[in-house]
Amino acid sequence: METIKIIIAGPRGRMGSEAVKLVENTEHFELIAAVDYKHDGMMLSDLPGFQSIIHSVPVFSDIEKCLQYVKADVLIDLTTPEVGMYHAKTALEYNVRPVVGTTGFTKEDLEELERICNEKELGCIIAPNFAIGAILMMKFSQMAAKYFNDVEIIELHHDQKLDAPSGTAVKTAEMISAVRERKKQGHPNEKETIDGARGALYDGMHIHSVRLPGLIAHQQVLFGADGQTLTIRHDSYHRGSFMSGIKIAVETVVKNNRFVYGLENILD
Ligand SMILES: NC(=O)C1=CN([C@@H]2O[C@H](COP(=O)(O)OP(=O)(O)OC[C@H]3O[C@@H](n4cnc5c(N)ncnc54)[C@H](O)[C@@H]3O)[C@@H](O)[C@H]2O)C=CC1
Ligand SMILES: O=C(O)C1=N[C@H](C(=O)O)C[C@H](O)C1
Repeated sequence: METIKIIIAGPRGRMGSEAVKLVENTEHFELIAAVDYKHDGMMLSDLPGFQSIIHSVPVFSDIEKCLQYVKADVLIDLTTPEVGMYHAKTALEYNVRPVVGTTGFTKEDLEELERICNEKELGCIIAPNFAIGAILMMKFSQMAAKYFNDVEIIELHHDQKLDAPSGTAVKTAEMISAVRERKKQGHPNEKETIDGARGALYDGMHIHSVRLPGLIAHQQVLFGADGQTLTIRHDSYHRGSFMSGIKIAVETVVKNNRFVYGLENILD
């Protein structure tokens, strides 16, 4: 297998630091640079937590400078939505394929990236969740939604998460919405006595976001019908759960010339 040359943006983050380990430990992956808003000009092995990495690489604060300096195949972005969007667009400009785990992109952001990918005929994968179990949870929920059109999504995350609802909850709602018979749920006259009590509303479905220390990433999708409920739940207990999905995405994006939103679209 040919070596895939990779840049990681956000290497010091909770996800980015796991991704550095993944790349280091995968024979046909090679980390060639890191993008961090701090530490420009340093080597990754000079930063706390990275002293033991085998192959040290330069750190850049500016993605464009990084892309001019190194010849990469893939950019893995695990940062914040605004930064991730800028990184993905800049990578595509330099013919580098983005694998983006960052969540919080708008519909317009996704449309813009798709348009650039089509123009450039370059692959790009945006994956709101890299955990295979979470992908199955979304697919099972989509299957269930054909038979149950009353559904509520509860996502639960650590309290350092910036975006709400989670990217996974939004993707789940979109997938359900594609097959679910249109319905505005709950009593037609229901009224919130405290704002937000019924959660966010997506196409008639409610999404509830829980943030607590101790949690990592969890979601349950609850379906209800006469005399029965069905609960589909996924739990990520540590961030290693996302790494096999990142590996698949990197291996796939180098062979792809299209825009992909959601890992379910590349898994057999
Ligand atoms: N797709 C998936 O399976 C998963 C996605 N995520 C998403 O990944 C993103 C990162 O999550 P965490 O690692 O938990 O967050 P984090 O806050 O631990 O890490 C974000 C990192 O981005 C870096 N950063 C910020 N601005 C930057 C810039 N201009 N250039 C380079 N780096 C910059 C920060 O220094 C920080 O280290 C979030 O959007 C989160 O929702 C998180 C877990 C799984
Ligand atoms: O921020 C996180 O932690 C996670 N973010 C992603 C999301 O928004 O769905 C994926 C996973 O839930 C963890």
